[in-house]
Amino acid sequence: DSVFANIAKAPEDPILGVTVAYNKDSSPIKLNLGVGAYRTEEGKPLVLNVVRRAEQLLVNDPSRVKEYLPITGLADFNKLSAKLIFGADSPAIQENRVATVQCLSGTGSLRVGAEFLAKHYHQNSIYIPQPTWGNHPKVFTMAGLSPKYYRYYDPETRGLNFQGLLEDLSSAPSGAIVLLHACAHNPTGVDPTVEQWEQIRQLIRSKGLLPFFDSAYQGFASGSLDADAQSVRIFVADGGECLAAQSYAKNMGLYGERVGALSIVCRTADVASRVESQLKLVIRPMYSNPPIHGASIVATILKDRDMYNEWTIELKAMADRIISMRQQLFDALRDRGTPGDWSHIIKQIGMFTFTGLNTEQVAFMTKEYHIYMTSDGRISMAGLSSRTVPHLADAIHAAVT
Ligand SMILES: Cc1[nH+]cc(COP(=O)(O)O)c(CN[C@@H](CCC(=O)O)C(=O)O)c1O
Repeated sequence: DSVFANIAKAPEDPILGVTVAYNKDSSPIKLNLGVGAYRTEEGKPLVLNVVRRAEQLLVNDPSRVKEYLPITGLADFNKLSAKLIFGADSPAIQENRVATVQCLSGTGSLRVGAEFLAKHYHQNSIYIPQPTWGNHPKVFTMAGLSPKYYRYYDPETRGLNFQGLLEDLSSAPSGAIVLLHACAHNPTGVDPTVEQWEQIRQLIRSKGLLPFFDSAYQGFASGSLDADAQSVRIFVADGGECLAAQSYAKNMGLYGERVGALSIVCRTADVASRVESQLKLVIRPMYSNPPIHGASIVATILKDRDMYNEWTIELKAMADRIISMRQQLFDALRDRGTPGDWSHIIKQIGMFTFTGLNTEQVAFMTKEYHIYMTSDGRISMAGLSSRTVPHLADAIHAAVT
């Protein structure tokens, strides 16, 4: 019989598996609020106009070829990505202290960074928020790091457990790695305030912890690319080291192009160049070099003033639509007199609302109302439209009364 006869059937992914279940449902009123992917008011995926314009330029450019990229990826893309997150005036960039490599979107950037740290960094504990994106612990474990949790979300207040966060990071061993969501925390939608970020920075620097930022939603939380990068920039401004993983999946709608970058901010240009040389040894045996198309789209947009401005306008429109969905859902529950305090729906930011609904209530909403969402009660606001808000509000109302 087959050499794979005793392979066990693996469970579906807690997030991506929701779409699998949604696709199997034939109900005309089904609603997919699982995967964090933007949908328009008509419920359709969105390809940004500026992305289509960039693709047209690329297609019509006779000089474009399909040669291998270097192991580190498209050089223009790397420089422009570092500028986007650290700021055009970043001293770290001006002093050549940043090693940036193009990776396979956010996940690939996190994985390459984790593999690099497992091989070259003296500590393999990585402190991740409780809760966090479901794939984080798996990415870090597979890379050889050992995930630990730090308190982050307070179910009582549905806000940040700031004291718990400070206590857990204070008791972490000095030198431990700390994963930080740059903005729009997934799944809670709860971010530290500017003042709290400064306290986190002081604690991390005083204990010599190593910050590893995951920036998957820059521009999506507030609609401003600069505002959403402030947490990263206060760390870089103090001259210390940090890692930052970037994704263009959401803010440029390039989900399936798998476009991202890992940057490692070092103390000197010499260290940065040695770090980059070692990153190449991680990447080469993993996937050798990254895909050319998505990175070319991003570079085309970021290097052109008009296209960059058009992108910021489309990005703000996406962020604003999500914010209006928050208000409409909150109003719909208030109009129904749904029991409970639902103000967290309009306080939280980014793509997701952490509703506080438990697994039984989620299962009920899927069974009776064909609402698809992750079992931890997270809903992707981007999957909602004015047309479908009443259906979701009916489902939540029924689930809690
Ligand atoms: C915090 C975070 N970090 C990294 C990623 C990776 O994204 P990518 O650039 O595509 O590799 C995601 C996507 N998470 C949403 C998309 C689906 C997924 O889980 O993946 C989500 O949580 O729905 C995140 O939410």
